[in-house]
Amino acid sequence: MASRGVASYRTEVWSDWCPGCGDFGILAAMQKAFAELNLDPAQTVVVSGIGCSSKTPHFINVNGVHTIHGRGIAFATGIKLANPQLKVIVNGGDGDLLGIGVAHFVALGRRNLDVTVLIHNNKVYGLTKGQASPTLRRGEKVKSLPVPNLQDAVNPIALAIASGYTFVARAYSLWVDHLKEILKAAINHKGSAVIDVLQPCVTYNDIYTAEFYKDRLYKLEDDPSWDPIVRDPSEDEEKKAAAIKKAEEWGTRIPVGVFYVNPLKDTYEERLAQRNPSYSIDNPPALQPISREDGSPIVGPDEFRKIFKRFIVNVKKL
Ligand SMILES: Cc1ncc(C[n+]2csc(CCOP(=O)(O)OP(=O)(O)O)c2C)c(N)n1
Ligand code: SF4
Ligand SMILES: [Mg+2]
Repeated sequence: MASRGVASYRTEVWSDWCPGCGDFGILAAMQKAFAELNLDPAQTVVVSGIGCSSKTPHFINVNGVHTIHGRGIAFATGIKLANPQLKVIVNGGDGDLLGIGVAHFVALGRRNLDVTVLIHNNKVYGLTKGQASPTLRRGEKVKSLPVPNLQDAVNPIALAIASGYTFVARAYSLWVDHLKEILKAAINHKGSAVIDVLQPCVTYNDIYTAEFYKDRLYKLEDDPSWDPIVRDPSEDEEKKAAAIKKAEEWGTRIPVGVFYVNPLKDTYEERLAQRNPSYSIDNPPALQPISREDGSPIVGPDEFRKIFKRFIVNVKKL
């Protein structure tokens, strides 16, 4: 398919987010990052689950799949494995990715598949009218809750590092250019990348507002001694520990920026290609023909029977 060019990364006229929603900033950062990276829209796929945040694929002019609640990463995994040459980006809410979809979130990190995940972290279930999400802290009462939250919050940065993600960052949806730069680095990173994006929900979250974040956020990169990059495997444990400790800071000062990067680990698709000679990153399953020019299938019934027989023999050996 011919490239439609970067000019097509424009906001569609229609979007049904509430005026002032932090999702707009995330969308703007994606549009700018895709354009600056000169991504081919035909080779880029934005995948989402369900939630206000998960409407993002409708508003950006690349390939998009709006899937089901908590399953964006599962679809993205299939897409990336079918064609590792695609750039695959997942958008999801904190409820979607860290509640119902948390098993897929952990699985992606364990695999280190080359996919970028953006968590729209507004600390509520926005689409379903403001219930507590897994990132709302114990004792907090946003306006839809009749009583304060009884559960402890999950820390997305600590969970991502423990799961095996090799690029872990936090950003703020209203700092569009800062998020854009982190997103560009995450997309260029080879391996599973996650950005926890703090995002005001102006309709249902009356605690984590733009006013709340205004004087608290600071950038990790402003501290010259902060170095999140693993340059030798022997540094890995220490860098992970430092990142998790930093991610616990949440009070009058809240850090944003890159917490941890390990460029040394191989990806799942590389491991798969090494083990299975029929799986090739250069000639992946999605690009292989399934029929001949006359329309007949490449694998006809006789060949299929032979393959199936071989499969059964191998299964019996297990
Ligand atoms: C399987 C399933 N369970 C529950 C729902 C209802 N539901 C839709 S969106 C949502 C939560 C949305 O919150 P979040 O993922 O944080 O996204 P946000 O709307 O805040 O961006 C829920 C529970 C659903 N659509 N499907
Ligand atoms: S409900 Fe909240 S998260 Fe959803 S569009 Fe409105 S402001 Fe954004
Ligand atoms: Mg949410």
